Amino acid sequence: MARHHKKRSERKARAEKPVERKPASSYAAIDYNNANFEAYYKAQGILSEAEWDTFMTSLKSQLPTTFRFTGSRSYAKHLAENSQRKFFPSLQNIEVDGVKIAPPTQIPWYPEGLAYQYDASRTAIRKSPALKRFHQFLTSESEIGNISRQEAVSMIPPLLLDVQPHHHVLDMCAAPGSKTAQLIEAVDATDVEGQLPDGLVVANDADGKRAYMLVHQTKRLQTPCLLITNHAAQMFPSLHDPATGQQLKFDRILADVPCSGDGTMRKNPLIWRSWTPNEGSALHFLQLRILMRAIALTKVGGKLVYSTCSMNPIENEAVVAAALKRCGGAVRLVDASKMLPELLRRPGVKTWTVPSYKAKEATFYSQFSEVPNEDKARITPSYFPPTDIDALNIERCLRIYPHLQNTGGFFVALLEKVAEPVFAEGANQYGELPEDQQVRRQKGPKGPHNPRNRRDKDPVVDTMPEDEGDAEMEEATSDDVAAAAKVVDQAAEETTTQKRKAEEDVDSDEAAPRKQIKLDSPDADAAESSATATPAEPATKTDATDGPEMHKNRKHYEEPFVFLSSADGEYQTIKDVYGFPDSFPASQLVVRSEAAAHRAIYLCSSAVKQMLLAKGAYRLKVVNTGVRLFSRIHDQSALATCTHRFNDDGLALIAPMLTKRVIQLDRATVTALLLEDRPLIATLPSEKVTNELKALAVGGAVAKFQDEKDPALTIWIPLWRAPVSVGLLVNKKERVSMMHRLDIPLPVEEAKEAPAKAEGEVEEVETKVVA
Ligand SMILES: C[S@@+](CC[C@H](N)C(=O)[O-])C[C@H]1O[C@@H](n2cnc3c(N)ncnc32)[C@H](O)[C@@H]1O
Repeated sequence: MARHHKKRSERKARAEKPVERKPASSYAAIDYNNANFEAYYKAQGILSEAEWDTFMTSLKSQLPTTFRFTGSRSYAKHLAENSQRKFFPSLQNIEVDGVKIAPPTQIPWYPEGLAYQYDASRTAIRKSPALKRFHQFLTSESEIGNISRQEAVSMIPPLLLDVQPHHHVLDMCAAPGSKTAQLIEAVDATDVEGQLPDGLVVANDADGKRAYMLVHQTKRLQTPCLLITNHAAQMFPSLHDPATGQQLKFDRILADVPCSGDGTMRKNPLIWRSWTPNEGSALHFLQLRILMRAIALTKVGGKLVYSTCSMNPIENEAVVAAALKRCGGAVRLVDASKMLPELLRRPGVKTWTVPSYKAKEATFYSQFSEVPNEDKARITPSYFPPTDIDALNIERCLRIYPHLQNTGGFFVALLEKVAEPVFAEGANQYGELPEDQQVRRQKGPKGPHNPRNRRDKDPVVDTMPEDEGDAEMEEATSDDVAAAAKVVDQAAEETTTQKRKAEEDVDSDEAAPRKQIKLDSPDADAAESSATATPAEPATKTDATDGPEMHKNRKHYEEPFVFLSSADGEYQTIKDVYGFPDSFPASQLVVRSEAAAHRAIYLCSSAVKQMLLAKGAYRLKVVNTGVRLFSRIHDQSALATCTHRFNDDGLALIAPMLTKRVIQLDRATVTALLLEDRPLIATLPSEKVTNELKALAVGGAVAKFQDEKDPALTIWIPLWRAPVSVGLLVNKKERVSMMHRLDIPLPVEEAKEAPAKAEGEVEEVETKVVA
């Protein structure tokens, strides 16, 4: 027993000990040479001889830190101005060990000057108090979602998609979610108090763990428009409107596909050691299937982006060209030359060669007829530039190279769907003819050149000199490369007959494209809906028809999502106690269990609701949706008032509609509540607030603070009115952020460096009942 205790205490001590970082020198210790890489890209002619050396030097240098201000437009601007005023003056003339550290500079092409770049090593941050303070500010604001630390190039795809608040958007390969966050911000951009956002962002990822990571990453954005799913993107299910039978398609789709990631070498330097041309080649087939599925799910007139963080034409132009060819004019590349004009880019390439899979042999094929039989199992005609490539406007693709603007490498293609594609006779749902299909398991060569063999044995470890806190916000890291390797397996598996059959079953209504087009025709809609239509009005719990479609698949994930009836007893109490208007869309409230007592109540947008109640929704593997509005109260003394209190997550959305239990705070009182955990009601600086609180029954309430000098600065905070004291129901990070915003000096202990949190570790909201 004693031994057991000792072990436990040792474990505890170990857990409390700060995680030791790899020394900064580990970045320098990497060998930044890979003869295969240089030979391959020189052979592809992606850059002129004249700029080759500059390109290579840049690729071997450390990537600067980049971040952007997030949230609704006025809020983001407010925070950006506040930070510039507070921090930037102290960052102007910093010198560490004789090296000048430049202050943060705006990323020139990012709209409204809301994105920045700065280049300070970890040593510099450690040694300079001003840099350290700024870095702490970045970390804490990132954790609560006011700032996103994101690679500059990763910000490009959502910007090109031009997402509007009414759009329905699908992010097919979304984890860890940096681009999803931008898409949510664009959809949830309604900056009008009391107006609920109505759009949809479906964030999907094939990797279950990474899909759950999306929940954590997006929680800070507090949106009712998000639905997180877990599907292989190439098999994302088709859903139909139960009333009309029409397929639900998306206005915008992002296919930021798994890739070899060689554009991220500055951030993930171990790729220098592992890179082979096979990695990109092995992913082409899957990438093309994902893009073809994206096209199928886009509305006519809608747009989609195909992007990778790779520079390899086989993962990029070859995929786009093959998709364009299969769609025969129904999809076109958009001329993005006038978009983000200050972004330096190079056009898509029109020629490339395809490497043999044979290890150690630098054999390149320039056309499919040269491919020997043993490589035909893995190399299909789509790997090669089509003979009529000039007709495809491939130059409209954007290639971003590290040396152009001190970024990572990236590839983006903006596409528009102008009609439903009609595939060639005999093609499958991806537009593949038999010769386009890989014919057997991709075993690849023996040895470490093959990512299938290397996976897990040689995991790419992120040794970048970044904070642990940063790692979770960074996209496409080593995990992505590992995930990509995993996907090679998946791509290989898909070639088996059984898997192919499964794919066709998933979308039996789209097994043949001609059939799909028929289904989309008005006649087919009528036939389909008359046969299978279910009531358009959402199922509600008390109606006892709570979304049969969305429950068939419930074994997959969370507890079932059940839409509340407006007659629900608990909702009626909440409505009366807090004074909700009759116009409040109670039918968009959802709970996660069929029990009569709701632990938490969430709000989702009408578009999310439409997806969840669509015909075929039982196929959706839903990981998460909605924003939490109310949490159940456990304090007996408060239960007489109401069963639920407000949650901070979704409060700002609905607070402007409330007519009861809202307390307007002045600056002195909000300061007192932020500085002191639970002051006595009788000791608050404002007599008016004291009297209003005394008049309230014990329980949840809402505090509103509007700055007289700056009316754009309105803060809503959930409040707990206890018998004699009062407290804010927010966690420490949010409290500190509010103090930053309101220019309230932090108490000494708050200002001390907080240890970076491990991934997934979220601070619990303080819900202690106060005496
Ligand atoms: C390049 S990362 C995406 C980065 C992400 N868009 C972002 O901005 O944070 C590729 C992602 O694709 C996922 N993935 C791999 N194969 C997939 C597939 N067949 N379908 C959907 N997602 C897949 C991986 O788990 C990985 O999270």
